[in-house]
Amino acid sequence: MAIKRIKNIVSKLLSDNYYILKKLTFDYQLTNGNWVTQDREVYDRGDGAGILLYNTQKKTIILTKQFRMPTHLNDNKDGFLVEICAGMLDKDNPEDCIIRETEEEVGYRIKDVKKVFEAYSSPGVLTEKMHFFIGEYTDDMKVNEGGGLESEHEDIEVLEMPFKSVITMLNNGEIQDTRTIVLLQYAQIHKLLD
Ligand SMILES: Nc1nc2c(ncn2[C@@H]2O[C@H](COP(=O)(O)OP(=O)(O)O[C@H]3O[C@H](CO)[C@@H](O)[C@H](O)[C@@H]3O)[C@@H](O)[C@H]2O)c(=O)[nH]1
Ligand SMILES: [Mg+2]
Repeated sequence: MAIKRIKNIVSKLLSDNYYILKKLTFDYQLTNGNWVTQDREVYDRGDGAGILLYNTQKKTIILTKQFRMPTHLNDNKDGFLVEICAGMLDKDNPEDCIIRETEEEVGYRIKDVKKVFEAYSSPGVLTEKMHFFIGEYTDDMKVNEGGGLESEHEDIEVLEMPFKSVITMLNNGEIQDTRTIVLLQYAQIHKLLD
């Protein structure tokens, strides 16, 4: 059995304004055997799901472009980011979530998705685990223009682009969202659009 290296965990709520920010104070045993007390702030917004939507006939993929305030505060001048279609689980299972988000954000009603991996988004600060999918789309699956939920003031531009052009953007450093980079590289490694 693994030896427990944390004890005396105390959780203090710092904010529950929209999502939940806590400060965790706990005793941690260092590798050298000594115990120290550590503080870590942890932000809990639930888990998420994202998908790379690809069309094997047209050799295109669908991405989104939207304003992301945190990036605007850190180097991204206009604040707009090109990303995969993604959303928060909102109590759905990951598969239902990503099928719902695909219809809301980019306007395609897809049925078959394939889970390729799950991973922690930012393990030093977020509890969030992200569920990654790929899914094929065709033109006849289009049911609306996408754009996101008006009730939440989502304002999502839908980009359908040749896979090759997106890879050029990736190589030029124009794709700056980790989840998007990971799935584009998955598509390259597994030759989804060769
Ligand atoms: N009022 C308010 N609304 C918020 C806040 N944060 C988010 N929202 C609303 O909640 C919506 C969340 O939309 P989703 O599509 O479900 O999530 P997402 O923002 O695209 O999140 C995806 O990407 C994130 C990474 O940037 C992931 O963290 C997340 O898991 C998911 O994959 C936003 O459009 C916005 O309307 C907030 O602090 N206040
Ligand atoms: Mg989203």
